[in-house]
Amino acid sequence: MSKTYLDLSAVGMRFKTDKGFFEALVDVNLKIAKGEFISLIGHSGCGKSTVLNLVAGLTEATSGGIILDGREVDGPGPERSVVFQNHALLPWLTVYQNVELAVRQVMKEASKKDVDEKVRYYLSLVQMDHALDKKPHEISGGMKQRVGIARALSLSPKVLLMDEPFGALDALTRAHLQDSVMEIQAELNNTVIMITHDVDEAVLLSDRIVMMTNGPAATIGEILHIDLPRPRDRVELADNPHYHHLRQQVLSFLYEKQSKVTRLKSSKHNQSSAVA
Ligand SMILES: Nc1ncnc2c1ncn2[C@@H]1O[C@H](COP(=O)(O)OP(=O)(O)OP(=O)(O)O)[C@@H](O)[C@H]1O
Repeated sequence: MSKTYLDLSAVGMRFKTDKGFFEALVDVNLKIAKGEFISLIGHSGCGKSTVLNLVAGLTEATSGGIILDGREVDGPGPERSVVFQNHALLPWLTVYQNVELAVRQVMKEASKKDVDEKVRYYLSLVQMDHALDKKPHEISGGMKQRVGIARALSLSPKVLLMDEPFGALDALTRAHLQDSVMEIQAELNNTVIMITHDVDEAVLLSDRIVMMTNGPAATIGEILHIDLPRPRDRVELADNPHYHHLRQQVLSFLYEKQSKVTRLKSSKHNQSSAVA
C-alpha cells in the first residue's frame, strides 16, 4: 500500500442538540494515499457531509483526529478546498475575477502576470477560458460548476473535497463534467474525496469507494477498490463485465446489507442509479 497522505484515525462526531447528544459518526478510520480519488457513498443522513466537513476543518471531531501530510487538521485552510453542489460563485464578479480572488489568496506576493497565467491555466483546464468576462448569471449551471472546480483547484489544494459536485446537473452535463474531472485528475493527480449518491459516478471516477453504514453512529462499512484501468471510457465500460460486477457490489451493500426504505433511480438503459 502506498504511503498514507491523509489519515482519519478513530474519528467520532457527536453533535449537541436540543434533545441531548446525537452520535453521528463513530470510529471512522481511513487512510488515503496521495493522488487517490475516493468516493463516499451511503444513505441520506449517514454522515458523508460530516466526514467532509471534518476533513475541511469546518467542524472539529469530538474524538480521534485527522492528519494531512504530517500535520493535524485543526481548522479550515486553502490546502483543503471544497466544491459544493451549488457553485458558490460571487455573483458580482466575472468568471475570471472569481478565480483570481482564489489565486491571490495563495499567491499573495505574486506579480499580476503570474496571477493572470494561473487564472487562465485553471480556467482552460475546465474549458471555461472562452467566458472570462461573463458574470455567473450569464452562464449555465454546468459552466458555473466548472468555474467552481477551477477556483478550488487554483488554490493548489492538498486535498480537493467535493460535496455532490454534479448533483444539480442534468445527465448530459453531468457526464461531460465527470469526463473533465477525470482528465484533470490525470493531469494534476490531485487527492480527492467526493460525496456522491450516484453509483455509476462513483465506479467511473474512483480508485476506492468508501461505503458508509446507516446512522446514527455511522461508520465505514466496506471499502471497494475500483481496479478498472485508466483512462476510463463510459461507453466501453457499459460492455465491461467487471464494471458491472463492481457496480453490483455497491448496490448490494446499499440495498441488501444497509437496506432501508430508499429511492432507486434507474435510467432507461440501467446506466445510472442514484441512492437517496
Ligand atoms: N450540526 C448538527 N447538529 C446536529 N446534528 C447534525 C448536525 N449536522 C449533521 N447532523 C446529523 O448528523 C447526521 C449526518 O448528517 P450528514 O449531513 O453528514 O449526512 P449525509 O450523509 O451527508 O446526508 P445527505 O446524503 O442527506 O446529505 C444526520 O442525522 C444529521 O441530522
